[in-house]
Amino acid sequence: SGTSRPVRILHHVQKVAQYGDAQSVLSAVDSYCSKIEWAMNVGDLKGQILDAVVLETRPHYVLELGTYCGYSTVRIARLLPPGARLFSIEMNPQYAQVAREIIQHAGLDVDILVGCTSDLIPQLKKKLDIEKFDFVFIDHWKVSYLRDTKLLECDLLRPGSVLLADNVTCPGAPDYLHYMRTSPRYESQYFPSRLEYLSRGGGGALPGIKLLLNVT
Ligand SMILES: COCc1ccccc1-c1cc(O)c2[nH]cnc(=O)c2c1
Ligand SMILES: [Mg+2]
Repeated sequence: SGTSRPVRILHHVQKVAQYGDAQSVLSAVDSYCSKIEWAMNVGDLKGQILDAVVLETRPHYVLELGTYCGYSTVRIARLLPPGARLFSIEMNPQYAQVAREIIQHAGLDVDILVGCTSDLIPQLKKKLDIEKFDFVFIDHWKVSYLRDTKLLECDLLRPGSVLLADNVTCPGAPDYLHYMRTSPRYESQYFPSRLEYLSRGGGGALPGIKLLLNVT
């Protein structure tokens, strides 16, 4: 197929979702990825956990590491009050472009920064006139979770800042999990869930990955 999976998701959203309606964009992505082809969006099950944490935190400045198609970006932005700012970092330019169009279709305003988190995080303070992030959603390369968290600790977090990370057990970020569970700087909470788009009937299989599900 000539198009990429993110582009196929974008085309589906543009075809079936109501312009300016964030919920219809989320539903379009979820139905496509549960019925047609799996994709690594946080999905609706884990998305409900994300929603609850955002609503409880009521953040003004939000950072997302790993935009992909912008599904979780839309999920977060739709719950923020006017005036709040959401920045999302994506290193793959094709993903970033798809995300911009999906976020635009949802009628939301987000700053997508294209580049590697380890390069961009140290520049954020200078680049954006913001003090600290109130909420960070971590959903990019599992091997980068801990390194990037330590970069954030330099001067972008404050007492009470909330970090929420996807996939800490599947595929897994064991060094990050251990650090958050043992560091005196953090109170950690684990939300057991299931990998996105698995509890479905028919539909395509995971992208060439034989998955041994350790459902907790
Ligand atoms: C490309 O692997 C896809 C896959 C295959 C099997 C199990 C998990 C995942 C997976 C699930 C996710 O939510 C993810 N979120 C962000 N960056 C990821 O690389 C990622 C990977
Ligand atoms: Mg994920």
